[in-house]
Amino acid sequence: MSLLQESEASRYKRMAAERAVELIQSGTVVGLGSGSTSALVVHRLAALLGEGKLKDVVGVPTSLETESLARSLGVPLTTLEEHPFLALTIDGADEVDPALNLIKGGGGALLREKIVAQASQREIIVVDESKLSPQLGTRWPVPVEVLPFGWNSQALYLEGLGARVVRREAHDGAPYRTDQGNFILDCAFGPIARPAELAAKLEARAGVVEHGLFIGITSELIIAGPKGVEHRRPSG
Ligand SMILES: O=C(CO)[C@H](O)[C@H](O)COP(=O)(O)O
Repeated sequence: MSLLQESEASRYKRMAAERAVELIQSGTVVGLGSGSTSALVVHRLAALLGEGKLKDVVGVPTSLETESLARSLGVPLTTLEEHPFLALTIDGADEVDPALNLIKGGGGALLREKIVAQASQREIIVVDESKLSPQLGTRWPVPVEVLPFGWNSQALYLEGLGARVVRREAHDGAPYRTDQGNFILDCAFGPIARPAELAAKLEARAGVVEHGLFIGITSELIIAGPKGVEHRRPSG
């Protein structure tokens, strides 16, 4: 990807993020996603709170990184324990299929992201158009969060399901650890014909804590690209 393309992708992410923040109302508790697009959401929310255009908005962060960003920008935070039901969450995604099913977890925050999404009445996903895909798994592996205990048994199980499995590494070459202290196994299945069936197989395995297939969770998708911003809902 050239520098020019990179800056275009960032611009589209910003456009999608800004449109999504328009859906936030004063006096609400909002789930704050993780990743670079969600960071733009947090920046925009902080700006609107600072300008007094939004008031009394409190966020539930989906990762320690988002928590730290929100704190640094002065966005008030709460917890899911205190607010177990959220009207709205805004989050990014790595891959989006035509039914608005997702692969998430590129940033490793899939477990908290899914917990917060399932506690939200509306899960708004914000992406640049490069995330659209004809079939999940075409462009991105499925991140699977596993307990470190016996992790290699889970890797073999996942290979048995047809995946090429890579344990994610941190910058220093040590195993990457999630906010819960678990490992991530990035599982390249190739195009996934029946993602719900695969999700069920992943959920059936002890030691698998969570996976990055978000099936039937998206309420609304906001996509930005060269033609502008589009707002989609799942059909049917
Ligand atoms: O699922 C995620 C983190 O776990 C992110 O939402 C996903 O990786 C998209 O990230 P970005 O907005 O940086 O492209």
